[in-house]
Amino acid sequence: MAAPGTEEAVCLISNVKHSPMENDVENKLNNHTEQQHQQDEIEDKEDEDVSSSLDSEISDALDLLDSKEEGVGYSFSPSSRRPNSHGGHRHYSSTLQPRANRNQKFSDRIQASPLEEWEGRMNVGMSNSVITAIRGSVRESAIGKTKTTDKADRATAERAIDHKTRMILYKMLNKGAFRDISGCISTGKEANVYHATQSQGQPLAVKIYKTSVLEFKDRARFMQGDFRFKNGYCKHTKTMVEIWAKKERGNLMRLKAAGIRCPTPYLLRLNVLVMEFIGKYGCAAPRLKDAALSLDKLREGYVEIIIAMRTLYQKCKLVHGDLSEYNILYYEGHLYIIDVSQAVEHEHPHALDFLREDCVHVSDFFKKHGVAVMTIRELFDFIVDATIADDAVDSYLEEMQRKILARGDVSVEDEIADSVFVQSFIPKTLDDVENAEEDVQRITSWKDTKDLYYLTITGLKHALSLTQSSQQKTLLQKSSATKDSPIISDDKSNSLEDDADVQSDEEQDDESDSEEDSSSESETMDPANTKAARKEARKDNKRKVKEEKREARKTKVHKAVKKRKKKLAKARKTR
Ligand SMILES: Nc1ncnc2c1ncn2[C@@H]1O[C@H](COP(=O)(O)OP(=O)(O)OP(=O)(O)O)[C@@H](O)[C@H]1O
Ligand SMILES: [Mg+2]
Repeated sequence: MAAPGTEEAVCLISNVKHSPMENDVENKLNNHTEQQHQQDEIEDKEDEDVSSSLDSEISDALDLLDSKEEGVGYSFSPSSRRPNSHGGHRHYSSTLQPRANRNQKFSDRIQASPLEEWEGRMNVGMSNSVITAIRGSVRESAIGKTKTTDKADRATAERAIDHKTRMILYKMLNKGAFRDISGCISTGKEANVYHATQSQGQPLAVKIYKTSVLEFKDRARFMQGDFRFKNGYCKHTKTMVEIWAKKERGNLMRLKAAGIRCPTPYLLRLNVLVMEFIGKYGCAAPRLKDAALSLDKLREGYVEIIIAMRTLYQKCKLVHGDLSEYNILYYEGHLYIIDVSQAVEHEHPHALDFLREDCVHVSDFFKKHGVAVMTIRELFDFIVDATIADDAVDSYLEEMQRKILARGDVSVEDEIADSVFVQSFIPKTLDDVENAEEDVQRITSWKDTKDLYYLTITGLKHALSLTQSSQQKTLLQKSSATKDSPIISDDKSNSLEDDADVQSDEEQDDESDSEEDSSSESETMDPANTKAARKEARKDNKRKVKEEKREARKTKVHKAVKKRKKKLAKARKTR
């Protein structure tokens, strides 16, 4: 039974065009989330029903068949009982019937039409493992081989098509969700994806999550900490898989609502997700990895995907968590994000780690193919910087492009800085900052703040650059009033980090040269600032000395040990 509201939700999503983000995206997102919650609740209930009892699934299917058979021989009413395998109408409580019999009865009934239908379709050229699995199962159960207690029945063909999944596929087929499944697109590590066709001929992608135990072992790290699973989640693999499929549907809806290119989800039943097929003439779009794009196309693709990553973070409040050339499809000149089942909310404790991994994978791919890319840190900052307005994204990227071209190949220092960044802890809120006071001191004295990774994500960078530019303005006003030369050069107002760079260079000069030699510095800096900087440099020096001493203490041999050694040496001599 299709979940009430599914069609409406899907209609709503499919109306969202791949246009640039509009202002009402947030509203749409909210509406979607609400709708999704309602729909989820309804489906939850239904899913619970189905998962708790395969019998109800079977009954549904039987009901469907019964209603189909109405015109053929006998009448059916909800209260009437179905003929059992011996024929004739019997009034019995289905719960009292032995399990094996019930299944066999069901199989006998369902076998009649669907098997013929499947066989018929296979004659027109269908041959794949799904069909084989379904056909095999139906045949076996029809001749009474299948028992519910049989391990083989519970096991999964290609680790995806287990008995329950087959039932779902039956149901979808009978309901007309698709006309046939005409091929396997992929047998991935967590799901198999099949090509299906709707009755009107439109192609569909059917993703069937594998229910095997081993594959989902590492899934927990994506679930733990996601508020959507705050009430806990069942570690039973099948339930996990169902949650996973549901998560993918929900995440795809969010992406769609925000205008990110991705498959539109159409229908979800337990571990089976029916969605838009990305591809043409039965051929799935190639993965970015296999697309063999020209350098120009790759450049376009890079910009497209990093904007999508930013939208995903800023609008959908999600981090993909497995974004790479393997989970991006190239179709009609654009990149489509797929496989979002593991995508996590911002709130997830590891969201930033996952985001950083995504940045590394995306950057590595494009860099390997000759695209001049941002550093990981720059890309990360671009994605998380909430202060960049939507209409300023293009100019931000143009500016970044100029910067990349100006610096040429990534320097060794940048590479080292990136690898340090990749391994560092990123505080997400100021509560997570370890030495807040020390950091504040560094920030207020305009020292090098490059290693303060949280400046952008917390919005501090922007706030500080505003404060600084207002300070500069007043200084400029003062200097023009006294008709002095400008105190701070124009390009210093660009960003806090640039300032920090300049400042730290000056500090280094300050340390290496004598104080009198800093005449060039005094030309470009306010004396008050210089004084503060020198004070800070001195403090820094003290800190360094202290640290060195601390290090030396670590390797220091204790007095008592020394004494003992001396004594021993003496004793050896006297012997
Ligand atoms: N909507 C779709 N339209 C066309 N092809 C699709 C669609 N969804 C998935 N595919 C194809 O199926 C493959 C696997 O899909 P997906 O990544 O979602 O599953 P997976 O189990 O994570 O697989 P993998 O382990 O290979 O990543 C994709 O690489 C892609 O080629
Ligand atoms: Mg994948």
